[in-house]
Amino acid sequence: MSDPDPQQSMEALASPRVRAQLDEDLSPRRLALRRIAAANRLLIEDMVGTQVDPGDLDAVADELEALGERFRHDRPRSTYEGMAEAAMAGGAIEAFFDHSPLIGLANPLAPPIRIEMGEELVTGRVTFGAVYEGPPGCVHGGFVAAAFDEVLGTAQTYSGAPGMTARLKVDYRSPTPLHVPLVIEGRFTRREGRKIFTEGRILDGDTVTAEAEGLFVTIDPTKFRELAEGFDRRIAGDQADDA
Ligand SMILES: CCCCCCCCCC(=O)SCCNC(=O)CCNC(=O)[C@H](O)C(C)(C)COP(=O)(O)OP(=O)(O)OC[C@H]1O[C@@H](n2cnc3c(N)ncnc32)[C@H](O)[C@@H]1OP(=O)(O)O
Repeated sequence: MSDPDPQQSMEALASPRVRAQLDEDLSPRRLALRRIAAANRLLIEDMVGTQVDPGDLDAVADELEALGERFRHDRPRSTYEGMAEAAMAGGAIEAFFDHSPLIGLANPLAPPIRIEMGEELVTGRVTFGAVYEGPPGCVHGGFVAAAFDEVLGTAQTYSGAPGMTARLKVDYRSPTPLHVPLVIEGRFTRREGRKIFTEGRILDGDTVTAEAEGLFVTIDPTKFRELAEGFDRRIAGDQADDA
């Protein structure tokens, strides 16, 4: 594999994450999906520990089930559907990051983490709400790891030849609080052949709550296409089984 120009790869693979979070040049559909996700995110957050009268809860469930009917799919879907066509037509690749479970503004599961990219440092800013609670008042360790995967996954793009997460080591130093603005830092440290080494930390003010080391392995970009095609085949198989 020849060494790509790092700056070009940054532009092609990293900055879409940052651009995806800007509010510029959004189609009406993307704007509406972001509004829906924001409303959904707030609803899920407010539902935790709700004070709604127990006698009203069934009525609320009825309303939600009726709303859910409007979004029902006839089959499982991938947020990457149509990606190849959009890319070939010069479409905006950043639209796909709208659906990321960590940074996606159109994904209600995403906290979301806001990504900034400096010369050498990736900074993620996030406030985890009650839905991410593990220990009382603190972020579940699995979500701490997921946040590192996203931020270190962005930092590895500084290598110029990004890939997939092969290994993620997390040291939980002190409980990571909910409802507090946190800073997640990620750095690319070195590259050895296809192996890309990164490290990061989570800060609550001056307190380091967690540290991580991530190993990424450069992959051929066609691997993403193979993954998408494998998904399509699986779904087609499931549909044939249902028929
Ligand atoms: C366009 C939008 C894209 C958005 C993408 C967002 C991604 C966000 C980040 C993720 O969440 S990725 C999802 C989680 N990761 C995975 O699902 C990856 C699953 N694993 C794999 O697919 C393969 O194992 C992998 C591509 C990582 C590596 O397989 P390969 O067959 O390409 O490599 P190989 O096994 O030959 O290993 C290459 C080198 O890495 C080393 N290596 C691989 N896995 C390792 C490991 N786990 N620990 C330590 N070293 C490891 C391996 O020893 C070897 O070292 P050497 O070159 O020194 O011989």
